[in-house]
Amino acid sequence: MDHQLLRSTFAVVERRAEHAVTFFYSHLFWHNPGVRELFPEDMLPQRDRLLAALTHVVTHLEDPGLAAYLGQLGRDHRKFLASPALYAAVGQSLLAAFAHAAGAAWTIEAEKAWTEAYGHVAELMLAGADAAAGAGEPAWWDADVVRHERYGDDLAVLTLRPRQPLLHLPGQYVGVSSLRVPRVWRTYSLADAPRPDGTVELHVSRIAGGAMSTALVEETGPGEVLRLSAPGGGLVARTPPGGLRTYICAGTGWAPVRALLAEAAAAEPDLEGRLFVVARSKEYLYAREDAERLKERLPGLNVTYITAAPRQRKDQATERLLRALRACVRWSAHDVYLAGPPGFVAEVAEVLEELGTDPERIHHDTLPSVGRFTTRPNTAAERLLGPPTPLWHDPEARAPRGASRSF
Ligand SMILES: NC(=O)C1=CN([C@@H]2O[C@H](COP(=O)(O)OP(=O)(O)OC[C@H]3O[C@@H](n4cnc5c(N)ncnc54)[C@H](OP(=O)(O)O)[C@@H]3O)[C@@H](O)[C@H]2O)C=CC1
Repeated sequence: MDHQLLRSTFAVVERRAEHAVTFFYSHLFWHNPGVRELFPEDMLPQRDRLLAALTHVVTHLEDPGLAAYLGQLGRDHRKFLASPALYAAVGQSLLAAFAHAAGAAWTIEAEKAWTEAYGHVAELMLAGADAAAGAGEPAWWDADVVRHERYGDDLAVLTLRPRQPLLHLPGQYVGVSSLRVPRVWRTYSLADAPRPDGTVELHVSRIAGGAMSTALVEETGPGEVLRLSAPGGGLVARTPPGGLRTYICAGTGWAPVRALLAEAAAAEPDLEGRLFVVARSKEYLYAREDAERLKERLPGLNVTYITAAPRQRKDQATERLLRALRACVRWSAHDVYLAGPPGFVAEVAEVLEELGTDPERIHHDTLPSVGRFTTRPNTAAERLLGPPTPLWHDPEARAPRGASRSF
C-alpha cells in the first residue's frame, strides 16, 4: 500500500472535510435505502466520529497497534448492526466522496491505493467483530436499572444489572444507549471494579441541552432497560506493586478513579499514594462518603477534597488544586491517574509535567482537545477533525469556564 499517496490525498480531502462528509452521508443514504434508520437523528457527532476514525488510520499507517485498534472498532461496531454488506456500501460511498472532494488529486493510482486501504480496514474490523462473536460476546448488553440516586440538580448515580456478565477492567468505560434517545450512544466510565453481584454503576452529569445526559439524570428510573456496549479504554492500573501513585479526579471523573482504588484496596491494601477529589461546590462532592470508606481500607492513601469556597469564582477549585499539587513532592516517582472534564485533564497534565512527572506516567482517557489548551491549528477542518474517540460530552455545551453557572 502506498502510504505517502494515501496521506497526500487525505490531506487534500481534509481541507474540504465538511464537504466530503456531507457528500459521503448523502451518497450512502441515497444509494442504500433503510441505512439512514441505523443512524441517530442528530448526525453532527456522527460526522466527527467518521473523520476521527479516518484521521486515526491515516496518521497511524506504520503503527503496529493499528490492526488492534481496527479490531476493537469492529468489535464495537456490532452495536450499530454493521453487517459485511454495510461495510461494502460505506466503502463505495467513501471512495465516491473522496473522489468528489479531492478533485484533480484523485488519480487512478490514488483510487487504487484507497480501494486497497479501505478493503484492508474493513477486513480488520470485520475480523474483530467475528472474533468477539466467536468468543460468545454479545453485540451489546441489555442492563436493568436497579437504582437511581440524584445529587444536586444535575448529577445521578445509576446502578445497572447487565443481563449477561459484563467483563471489564477497573477504570474502563462503556457506550450507553437508551430508547429515550434512539440510536445515540454516549460513553460513561464504570465506577467500580467488577462486583460479586454483577451490577455496574454509572455516574452521569447532566449537560444543558444534552439529550442523553438529561434522559439519564431526569427521566430514567428503576425497571428501565439500557443498552451497554463492549468495555474499552486504557485508564487501567499500570503501576507495579509497591509503586507510588497519585489519583486526581474532577466531577464525575471520580467514577474511574473509584474503580481503580477499589481494585487497589483488594490487591494492594498497603499502597502508598495521594488522592485529590475536585468538585465545583460542596453539593457536588458526592464522592466523599465512598472515598472515606476506601481510605479505611487504604491507610497509606492521603485524601484531599477541593471545592471552590462558597460565593467564590467558579474556577477557584482548579486553582486550589493546582496550588495543592505544587506543594507536593516527588512527582518524578509517581504514576498519575487523571479523570474529569477535558479542559481540566489538559490543564492538570500540563502542570504535572512542569512539576516533573514523566509524561509517559500521566494516565488518562483520550479526550477531545478544547479551549485555550488546544494545540492543534484551529481551521474549520481541524475543528471538525479534532475529537478523537471516545466521544465524550461536548465540552462546548458547558457554560464557559469562569462564567456564572446556575445551580
Ligand atoms: N475517564 C474520564 O476521564 C472521565 C471523564 N469524565 C468527564 O468529566 C466531566 C464531568 O462533568 P461534571 O461532573 O459536570 O464536572 P464539573 O463541570 O462539575 O467540573 C468538575 C470540576 O472540574 C473543573 N473544571 C471543569 N472544566 C474545567 C476546565 N475547562 N479547566 C479546568 N478545570 C475545569 C471545575 O473546576 P472549577 O470549579 O475550578 O471550574 C470543577 O470543579 C465530563 O466532561 C465527563 O465527560 C467523566 C467521567 C470519566
